[in-house]
Amino acid sequence: MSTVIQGARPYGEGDPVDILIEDGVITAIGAVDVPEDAELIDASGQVLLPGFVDLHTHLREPGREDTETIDTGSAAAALGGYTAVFAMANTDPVADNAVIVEHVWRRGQEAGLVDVHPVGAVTVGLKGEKLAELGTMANSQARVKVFSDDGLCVADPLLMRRALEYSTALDVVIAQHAEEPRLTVGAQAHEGERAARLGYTGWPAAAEESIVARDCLLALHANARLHVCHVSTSGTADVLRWAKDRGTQVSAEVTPHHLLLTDERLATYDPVNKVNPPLRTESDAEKLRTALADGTIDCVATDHAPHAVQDKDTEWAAARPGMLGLQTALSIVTETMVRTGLLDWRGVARVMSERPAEIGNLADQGRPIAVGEPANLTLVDPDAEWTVRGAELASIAANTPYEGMRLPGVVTATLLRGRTTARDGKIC
Ligand SMILES: NC(=O)N[C@@H](CC(=O)O)C(=O)O
Ligand SMILES: [Zn+2]
Ligand SMILES: [Zn+2]
Repeated sequence: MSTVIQGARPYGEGDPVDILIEDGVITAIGAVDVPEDAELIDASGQVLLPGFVDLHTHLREPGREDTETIDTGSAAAALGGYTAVFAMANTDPVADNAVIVEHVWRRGQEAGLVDVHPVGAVTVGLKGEKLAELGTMANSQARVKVFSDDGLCVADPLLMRRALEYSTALDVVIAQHAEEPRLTVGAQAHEGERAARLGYTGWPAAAEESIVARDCLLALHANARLHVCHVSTSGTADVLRWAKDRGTQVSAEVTPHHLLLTDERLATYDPVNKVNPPLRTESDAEKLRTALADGTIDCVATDHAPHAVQDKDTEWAAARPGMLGLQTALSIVTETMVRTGLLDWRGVARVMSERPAEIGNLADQGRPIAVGEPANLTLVDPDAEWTVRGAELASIAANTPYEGMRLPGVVTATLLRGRTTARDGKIC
């Protein structure tokens, strides 16, 4: 089985080249002799990138298959340019044991569109009381490499410390949803002028920053790896800089929505804009962009969070937090980071593929586009634009905050180990 990508520019650099892929591996780059039976992909004017890796996806299977399944979420991922995703543990039942994580891993392989790496829960049932069996999940067939109670914070400092200590022996990473629960009781929106005017209980920046600071210190003393989920405030970026300068093994992600959207959206009263952590201010979004560009924040993660209509299209206080992200991530990054000159395409490869693959410890993802490397690849048309329609996305749920927006950057093809999984907006 062979494929030739014709006339693409790897990382958007240099002259267009042809890329020959045989048996899942890149075997030639340059002027390529096209094998007779090869699948041809015309890529003139397009940028070739390593396949994207999402450290933070909610696929809702098991438990809420009415909003997303591993099949539909995998399709959304492939269409969004992803070749690997990490599926969060806050399912029903919770992914806090080997049976569930092996099930999720196997279902992902059966779907065959993207590698679905289950995230294991840090605590039993996400209850924050007792550590889950991290070692059993790490050594299971699912080879769990990331643990998180995402949706909830591991708020107990002793439990968090123990989890970090165990993680060093297993060579895994603890990903924290940083939210001091006592500071966010009843919180509905970013604590500030806009929430105050609408009478929403505020979610203060310090609820995130205090946990990130605490966890950085715990990780430093335990010599453990910490990953901070969905960084949303300018102050968190400052804490991360401080911790990294002191040698803390901390990495962090920012979501596309926190790069683009702000609490100005509250004025719409539309709960499609409700998310945890909440949309912050313009100056927060601006700081997150520069922090992503300078490496203080390592990568982009979608926090793709599908929700049913009845859970989302209701009054603000009753609506669940979260928004779709897999199929719009590249476009939002193009809009906020590439069009603004903050990142070139090499930088996009770093924040959407290479760094997340390193953090998630995936040996075959985020690799250089070079002969002998696995063909996990994404083709992007940097000049094309598209209009987002929630109903047309591959997810079962349709809760996109970008409805009707015209966005730059179109994923034209995704290849997983040499096999085309998505092409021209369709699953293969
Ligand atoms: N981000 C959200 O607002 N919601 C996530 C949970 C989470 O990421 O904290 C969800 O599972 O729906
Ligand atoms: Zn979270
Ligand atoms: Zn999440």
